[in-house]
Amino acid sequence: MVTIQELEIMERGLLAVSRAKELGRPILISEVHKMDTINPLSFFNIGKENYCGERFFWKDPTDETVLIGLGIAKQIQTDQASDRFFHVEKEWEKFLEDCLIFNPYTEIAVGPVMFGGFSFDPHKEKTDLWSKYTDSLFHIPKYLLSIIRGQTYLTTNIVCTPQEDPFLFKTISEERNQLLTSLHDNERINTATLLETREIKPEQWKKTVDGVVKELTEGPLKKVVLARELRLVFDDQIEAEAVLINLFNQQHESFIFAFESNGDCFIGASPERLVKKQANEVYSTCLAGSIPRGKTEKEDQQLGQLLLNDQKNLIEHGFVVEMIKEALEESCEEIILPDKPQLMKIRDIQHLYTPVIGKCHKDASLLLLVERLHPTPALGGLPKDEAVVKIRQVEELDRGFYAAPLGWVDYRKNGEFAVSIRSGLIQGKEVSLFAGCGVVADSDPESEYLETSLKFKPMLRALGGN
Ligand SMILES: C=C(O[C@H]1C=CC=C(C(=O)O)[C@@H]1O)C(=O)O
Ligand SMILES: [Mg+2]
Repeated sequence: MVTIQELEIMERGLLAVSRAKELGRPILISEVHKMDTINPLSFFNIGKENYCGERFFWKDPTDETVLIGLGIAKQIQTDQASDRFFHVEKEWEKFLEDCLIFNPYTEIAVGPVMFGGFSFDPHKEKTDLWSKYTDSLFHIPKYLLSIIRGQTYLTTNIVCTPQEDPFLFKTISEERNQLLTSLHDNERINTATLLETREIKPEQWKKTVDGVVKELTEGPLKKVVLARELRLVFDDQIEAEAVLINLFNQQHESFIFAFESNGDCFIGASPERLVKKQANEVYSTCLAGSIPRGKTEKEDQQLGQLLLNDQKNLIEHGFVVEMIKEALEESCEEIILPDKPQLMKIRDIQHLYTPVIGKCHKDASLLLLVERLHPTPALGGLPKDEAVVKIRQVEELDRGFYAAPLGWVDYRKNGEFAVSIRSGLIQGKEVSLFAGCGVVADSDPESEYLETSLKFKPMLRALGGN
């Protein structure tokens, strides 16, 4: 097991204290070490003792970027609704000002990285459900494990005040080595048993869908995504680690994420990228239109063909393509996308899928892209603002972070956000699951209801309730 030299961090620490004194304010010191292979789930698990409630986990579908954060060196948060993307960006830039970064590597997502996200709609009336999350919430972790294309890096972030006792750096060095030496293979984690599944007002939800369908035929609204909730009660505390391991093993084609805040844990396996930026390249995904997987290979192919030729689903998908293309054209000089959707097949469902690639300036703001894209008509509707207002009015659910941008940004302006669907909020012995569907003029409430039931499946299975 690799341990990290104490001397290095002590010397760097002294440098940081003197810089903080000079500037008369706290500064960030961040150092990166290359490590032997570390199991990402084990790293998340060892944080349980000291950093429970202050962890995050992220894996993209290609396994190129796996990030685990333990502890909070700095939190960026706001309940301010207007300009929240800009506000977070400014706070992040301010935090990075005059920082000391010891990072000899050029890889993305190592060194200072913030992880977090935004609520779906900051103007929606709040309920208790999401009381542990503010409308914009990002953590810069104390320890960040980054596994980038199979190479492992450990970043240590410390906020150093002018009065800092240099002894702190010795303590951190000891704690870090302690963390690394206590890594072991995943031990058995207790899984709680599902006692009760409560569907939240399904009949009323169908009536709401019906009402919206009627409005869509009259215009100007073209599409509205409506979501609903399933509340599950277990016999014991639900361990985020156990759910995470299951999602990791069961949903390989998806983004796997967990984001703890104040004792709750928002967790899921989303197939949908909102936007990724790497240097001057931008990637987004149009994902909308759904059909079940077949029981046999033949049936699966038939269902796929049905979806590819189904007018209702093609229209539902087309609105997303139209909007994402427009939003990216504002920021990119060049965008490329196929003229027909393909199929994305994941464990329980298949979707219509159109990937979009663009070129932007390498210093363009990822959060500005997020602002322009959120919510796409796969989560909100079309036209965007009118659809969000409609959802605010008619939807019973407090979406919180569901269907919203969740992801990371590094100090070199790279980053990626997924749309946090196929997700749930763990609260002690209970979990809320969320699922929505694109309602268009041709929608049938019963079919949309069944489609949302299908979208609960990945989380239900991971919780042992399937
Ligand atoms: C809103 C969700 O899915 C979206 C993404 C893919 C397909 C969708 C659909 O066909 O309705 C939804 O727009 C959800 O899973 O909660
Ligand atoms: Mg749909």
